[in-house]
Amino acid sequence: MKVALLGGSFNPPHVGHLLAALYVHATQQVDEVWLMPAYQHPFGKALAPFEHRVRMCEVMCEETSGWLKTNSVEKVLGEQGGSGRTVDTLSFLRECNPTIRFALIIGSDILKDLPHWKSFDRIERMAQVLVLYRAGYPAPGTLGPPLAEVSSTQIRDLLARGEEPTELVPRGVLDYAREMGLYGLSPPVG
Ligand SMILES: Nc1ncnc2c1ncn2[C@@H]1O[C@H](COP(=O)(O)OP(=O)(O)OP(=O)(O)O)[C@@H](O)[C@H]1O
Ligand SMILES: O=C(O)c1ccc[n+]([C@@H]2O[C@H](COP(=O)([O-])O)[C@@H](O)[C@H]2O)c1
Repeated sequence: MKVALLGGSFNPPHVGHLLAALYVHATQQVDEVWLMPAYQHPFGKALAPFEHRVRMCEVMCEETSGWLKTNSVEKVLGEQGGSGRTVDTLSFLRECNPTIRFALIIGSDILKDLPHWKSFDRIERMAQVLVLYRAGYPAPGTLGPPLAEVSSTQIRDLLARGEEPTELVPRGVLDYAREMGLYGLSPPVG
């Protein structure tokens, strides 16, 4: 079995993540895609509570026939003192799942950060790295057409202005965020 990992903040998950996962599942030799929410971001990005981001990812996975899954491994490693580095997550996943071959999905916006990642060369030895063309971030060697121009930052900004990004976030995810009062949303009354 081959699994493509899509690590991220997912703060919140959006249609760009969903389309990225779908694109890889539809065009690459990949049986499953696993969303891997960061427990602590290696670069210290502020994040909504882990359990809420996991739940929103799980809700987004319900949009598929079962090939998209959410994996909480970064919490396990974070609680053992890990710093959320992908090379450590990947090594651990390979140890726990010796029969699975892993690929790693990243959007082309990440390319500029790779020199600051821990041991990216080791990641490349352990997994096929699939760099998707994120709209607005053209780069040589990316896979496929530009994907959705949407980001979690844009969604948080819209929500902060009182606008509901119904076209950018799966319906179930937005409902969950509203119910939990995340990102300044008001829970339904009654
Ligand atoms: N619209 C998109 N198209 C292609 N790849 C994407 C898209 N949105 C996110 N990704 C990729 O998904 C992974 C996780 O992204 P992340 O959860 O940080 O979302 P984000 O929208 O970039 O968040 P933020 O705006 O908070 O930085 C990264 O590899 C990122 O490049
Ligand atoms: O391994 C690293 O050094 C490293 C540094 C920065 C980010 N990452 C991972 O890259 C993924 C996407 O991060 P981001 O910033 O787009 O949310 C997420 O899984 C992070 O844990 C990994």
